[in-house]
Amino acid sequence: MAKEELPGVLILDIGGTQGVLENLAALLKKHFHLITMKEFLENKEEMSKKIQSVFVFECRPTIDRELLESLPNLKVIGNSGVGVDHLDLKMISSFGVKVTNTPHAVADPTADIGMALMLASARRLVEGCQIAVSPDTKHFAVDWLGVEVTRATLGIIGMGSIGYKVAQRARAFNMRILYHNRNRRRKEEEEAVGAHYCEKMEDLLQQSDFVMLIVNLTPETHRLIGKKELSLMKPTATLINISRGAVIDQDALVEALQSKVIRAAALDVTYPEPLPRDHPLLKLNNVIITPHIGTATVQAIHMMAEEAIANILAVLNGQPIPSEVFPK
Ligand SMILES: O=CC(=O)O
Repeated sequence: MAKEELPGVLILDIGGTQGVLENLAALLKKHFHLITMKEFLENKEEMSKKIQSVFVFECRPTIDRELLESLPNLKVIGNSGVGVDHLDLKMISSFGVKVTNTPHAVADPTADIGMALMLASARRLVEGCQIAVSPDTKHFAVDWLGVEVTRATLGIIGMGSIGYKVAQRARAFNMRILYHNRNRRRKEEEEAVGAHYCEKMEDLLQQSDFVMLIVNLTPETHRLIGKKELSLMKPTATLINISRGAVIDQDALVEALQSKVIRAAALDVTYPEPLPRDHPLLKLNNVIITPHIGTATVQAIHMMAEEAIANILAVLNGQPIPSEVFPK
């Protein structure tokens, strides 16, 4: 089919390296007439009519009312990534536009990052790397001992598909697994990974050596972990966040880490991202921070794009939509 006859997809400016952009663009071009933001802005009148869908890469760009008003034929926003807290779902829905996400593609790589952060923080990997590259200092490993993940208790807050993948991995480390979730998992699912349900989050916080946050960011989970919750954790415990920064009260976390209310934190997400260079979290040696890389793998980028494309095509073809997200 000629490019002009394919449904138009607007790809927002996603930054990144040219190679990634080219790969994504090649995938999208198989199904769509791809219109970049630059092309759209240069020829708004003609392009705006063609655009039936917008492809959003992860949570970088947001979609505002002005953009929606300029796209009269828009039917769907295909978010590549699972979290949609950067999108105003109610406002988008008021334009009759659907939103979709990619829960399947993100689950394994994000669970891997959760495990990587837990292990790295437990064994003080970042400090170890820094010591290894500063050969003029004398260091003895006994001066900076880590803690073991094996047989420790892991508390998972948010047992969706990523949480469940974390539990599967943690089982291989003989971890005792607790979880807290809005809805309890089926008995067979709990048994398959040996996970115990904690109806009260407080119980999980008190018992866990590692607490991992894997909830969506919603008004209910905003600042879910604050001073009170941190004070319930063991002084030897580590907090890992692979959900969204705003799930934690960051000021309370800084205080808890400075005064050793908890042992350490390992964060793939913060607010803002990135943190300003003078942020107190960057000055603490009991924190490791990665720059929101839960899905930053060659495979995940590709799979997320394919999942997003399948969602968009389903909307445009009037077929059942694999992963639609609804405003609350
Ligand atoms: O943060 C990543 C995602 O929401 O998929």
